[in-house]
Amino acid sequence: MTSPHPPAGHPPIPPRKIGVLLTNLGTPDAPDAKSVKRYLGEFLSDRRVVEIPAIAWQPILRGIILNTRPKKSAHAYGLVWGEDGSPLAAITRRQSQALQGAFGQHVLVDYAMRYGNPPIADRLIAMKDAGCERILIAPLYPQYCAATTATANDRAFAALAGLRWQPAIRTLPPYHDDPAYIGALKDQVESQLAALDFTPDAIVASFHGMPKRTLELGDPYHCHCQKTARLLGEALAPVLGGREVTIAFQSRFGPAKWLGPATDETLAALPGRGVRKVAVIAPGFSADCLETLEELAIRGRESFVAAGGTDFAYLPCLNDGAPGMAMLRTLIRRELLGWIDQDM
Ligand SMILES: C=CC1=C(C)c2cc3[nH]c(cc4nc(cc5[nH]c(cc1n2)c(C)c5CCC(=O)O)C(CCC(=O)O)=C4C)c(C)c3C=C
Ligand SMILES: [Fe+2]
Ligand SMILES: [Fe+2]
Repeated sequence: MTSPHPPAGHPPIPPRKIGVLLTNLGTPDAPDAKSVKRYLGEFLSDRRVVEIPAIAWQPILRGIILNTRPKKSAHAYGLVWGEDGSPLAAITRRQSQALQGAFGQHVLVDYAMRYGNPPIADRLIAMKDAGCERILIAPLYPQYCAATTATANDRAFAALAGLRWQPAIRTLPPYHDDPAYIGALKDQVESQLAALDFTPDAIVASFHGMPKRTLELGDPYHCHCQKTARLLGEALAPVLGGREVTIAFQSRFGPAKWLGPATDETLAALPGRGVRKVAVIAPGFSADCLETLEELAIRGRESFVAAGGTDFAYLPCLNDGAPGMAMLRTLIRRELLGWIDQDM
């Protein structure tokens, strides 16, 4: 006679599942100075983000930055905050919801943030508790950077350190040159350009900046951004007809030298070079956020127009639109091979 499974007194066994955890940067819970202070305190204390010894950096952060920046940043967040909250959080949530169901009922999709809510540790443990024995962690950064990809993965692995029974883990590699990503950007930018009521003289591809020192230390981020911009320029060549995709780096922070050219300086210089109509894209951001909606679409426009530009368009990120979601399905399906059937 066989014994009942599980035997009496055994902890409950949930059905076996596969998890996909999308991770992104994170955002304040509300567009007020207190919430922004809490968020920036966590974000800017990350040694992967600010690579200055804590003994030197923390007094500057706690004594100066967290007493001045939150009020200014909260105002900026207020300009882009939607009915469903911070754009970054709302869009990442929608991406996760749209993916749920794409890989069959045994695949659970969720999302988490490196800073703020929902925390990576909570969602990862929740996935394990729901029966996920295999989990794909998918940092939604096309270009690898230690300050983004690595710190998100670090946080996930730190959470696993506390588990007796760990799930098997895979992580999504950077996809800066993946044909699925370049193709999605091409399709989206082509249709965005076709919908404009002017023809831009130039396309500026703005990526988040990093301290120049990180390139010298071996971070591939700068090279990944350059390759994305080159491949996208080549893919768009038939519609651009000789006009180039110009690369620039935004969001400089602090006094150190950052990757250049700077987006704000590029936009202010273009009209002087005869470029009066511009379209700006942000291919490194998988979701629109403060850095795109306020820094590019509002302040970028102001700099360009103040310098004599006549027409400015900010073209939104892939977000949860059809090309971006098709790309995410392709990338994730590939990483799940061997865990799910190929035809799922
Ligand atoms: C040393 C400071 C910073 C580094 C390095 C950095 C790298 C980096 N950031 C992103 C993506 C995003 N950053 C966002 C906001 C943001 N970034 C910094 C500073 C650094 N970023 C600050 C202080 C802020 C907060 C806003 C402000 O006060 O200016 C966001 C938007 C978040 C949101 O809530 O909408 C994103 C996304 C990348 C990709 C990156 C390195 C490659
Ligand atoms: Fe940033
Ligand atoms: Fe910014």
